[in-house]
Amino acid sequence: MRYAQLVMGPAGSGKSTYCSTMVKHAADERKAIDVVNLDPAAEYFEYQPLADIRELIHLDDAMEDEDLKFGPNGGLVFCIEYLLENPDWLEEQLGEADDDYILFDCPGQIELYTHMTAMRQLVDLLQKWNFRLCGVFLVDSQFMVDGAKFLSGTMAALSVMVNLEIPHVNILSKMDLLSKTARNKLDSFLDPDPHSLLGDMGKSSKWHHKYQRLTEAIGRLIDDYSLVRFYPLDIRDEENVADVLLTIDNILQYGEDADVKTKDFEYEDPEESTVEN
Ligand SMILES: Nc1nc2c(ncn2[C@@H]2O[C@H](COP(=O)(O)OP(=O)(O)OP(=O)(O)O)[C@@H](O)[C@H]2O)c(=O)[nH]1
Ligand SMILES: [Mg+2]
Repeated sequence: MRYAQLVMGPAGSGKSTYCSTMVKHAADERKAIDVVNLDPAAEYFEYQPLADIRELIHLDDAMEDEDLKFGPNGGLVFCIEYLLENPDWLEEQLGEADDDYILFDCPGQIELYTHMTAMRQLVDLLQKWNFRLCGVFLVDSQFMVDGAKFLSGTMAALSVMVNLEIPHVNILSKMDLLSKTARNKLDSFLDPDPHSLLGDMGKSSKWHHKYQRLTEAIGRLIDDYSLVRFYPLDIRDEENVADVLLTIDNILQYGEDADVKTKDFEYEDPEESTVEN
C-alpha cells in the first residue's frame, strides 16, 4: 500500500505552499513525504519534486503548438489529458516502493475537479497503482468571511467531494492573514452553528429576497448531514500543521498498517549514518 494526498483548490489558494509546509513538517519528525508537481504552468514552488509534469509536457507546448493553439485554460486541460494518455511516464516516476507518501500538487483550475473527468481518471490510475488517497481541498480563508462566500466555497468543496468519491478534507488556508474580527466571524460559521451564516446573507440583498428558503435549505442540508467541514490552517502554527496532517494520516490509515518511511533521510546525510553505524 502507498499513500497520497491530492492537493486541490482554486488558483492561488495555497496548494504549493501547503505541500512544502507539510514536507518540512514531516522532515522535522524525520518522516519522508514527497511531492509530485502536476501543474504544467507552475513557475515557482519551494519543494524538490519527486516528479514534475513539466518534464513530460509544459503549458507552453500546448499553447505554442501550431495545430493546437490553446489558450491557458484549454492548454492546461490538454496537458492533464496528455498525462493521462501517457500513464507509463507517471508510473515510472512514482516507482513502486511500498509505504511511500506522496502529495500531488494539482493545478488551480477548479473545473478539473468539479465536473471534468480528468481528476477522476487520475484517481482511478493511482488506486490501480495501490495508492490509498485523500482529497485535500484548499480554500483561501479570506474568501470565506461572509455568508454568501462561505456558502459558495462550501458548494465548491461539495462538488469536488461528489465528483471524486474519495475520502476528503477541506482546509481553510492562509488563516494567518485574517484579522481578529474576520477570524471570529469565520469561527461563527464553522462551529457550532453553520446556520449563523444565513443571518449573514445580507437581509437586503436581492439573492436573500428571492432565495431565502433555498439558502436555508442548503444550510440545513450541510449542517444536518455534516456534509462539508473545514479545518482552519495557519502554517506558522506548528501544532495546527501537525493536527491537520494527523487528521489526514488517520483518514489514510497511515502509520497504522504502514511502515512509516524514514530511511530516505539516512541516505541523505552520509555523515550522520556513519555516526549511527
Ligand atoms: N500569508 C500566507 N500566504 C500564503 C499562505 N499560503 C500561500 N500563501 C501565498 O499565496 C500565494 C499563492 O500561494 P501558492 O502556494 O503558490 O498557491 P497555489 O494554490 O499553489 O497557486 P496556483 O498553483 O497558482 O494555483 C503565494 O504568494 C504564497 O506565498 C499562507 O498560509 N499564508
Ligand atoms: Mg501551485
